[in-house]
Amino acid sequence: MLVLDRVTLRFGGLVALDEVSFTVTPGSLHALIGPNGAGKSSCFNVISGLYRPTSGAVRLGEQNLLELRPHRLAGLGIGRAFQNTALSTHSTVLDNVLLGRHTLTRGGFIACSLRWTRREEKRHAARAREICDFLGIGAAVDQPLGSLPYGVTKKVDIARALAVEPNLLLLDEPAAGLNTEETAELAATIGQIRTDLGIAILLVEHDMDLVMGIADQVTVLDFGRVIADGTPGDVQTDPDVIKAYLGATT
Ligand SMILES: Nc1ncnc2c1ncn2[C@@H]1O[C@H](COP(=O)(O)OP(=O)(O)OP(=O)(O)O)[C@@H](O)[C@H]1O
Repeated sequence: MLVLDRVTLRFGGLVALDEVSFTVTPGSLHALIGPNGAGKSSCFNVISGLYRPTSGAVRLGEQNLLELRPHRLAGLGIGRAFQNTALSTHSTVLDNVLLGRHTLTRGGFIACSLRWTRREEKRHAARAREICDFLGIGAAVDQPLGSLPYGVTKKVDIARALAVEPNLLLLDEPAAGLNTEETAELAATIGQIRTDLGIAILLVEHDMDLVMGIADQVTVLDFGRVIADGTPGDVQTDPDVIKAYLGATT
């Protein structure tokens, strides 16, 4: 269970998050949505440990995440995929996914990238291939990442996050930059991760339509505050949500 408890984040005089509270229950697909500048990325960065909130708490089970350094999250069973993928374009898909495995086994790949035995290497590579197969990018595992379409690289980023064998997967606007067809495919894949792997997912997304078909629970932010929290059906008809989204497009 991931719990945000009255999280406030200020940048000078600007309040990016204002007493934000919500709970992601185990195994659920929880979407965090809101118009531009609502505070979604700020919230993702607080949970990932990149920003320290001004006040409030973030807990995973009994663990206070704010006491941990970001690279320790993998050890707690949290996988993260970022909006701007931090992947190596010269390396193959497999090598990129294996970086996630290194984080899992030794808490940081730089200190230990040479320390896997041959047998370990084989085992991790087999698991990385399995994850890629599951995400539908199995045919591309030996290709250099730079030669592949953007939609595939997005999935590689998710594969790398899954390679830490997480209980909770954090996805920051995974559909950003994808076309309609790629977005629909990605939405189906994300739904499948939740259903087939039983992993809880926090999906930070600008596009309301993407999350409505797949999310169990939706939290809506506007100007740093939670304006609605409920099932997709609930929030879709909420007058404050409609106003926030309409206001953003006019
Ligand atoms: N590092 C920062 N320094 C100062 N202000 C920031 C910083 N990061 C975000 N903000 C501000 O905090 C507010 C929330 O921004 P945030 O990026 O979290 O929103 P968002 O919902 O993710 O928006 P988008 O959908 O456009 O990515 C905005 O007013 C933004 O300008």
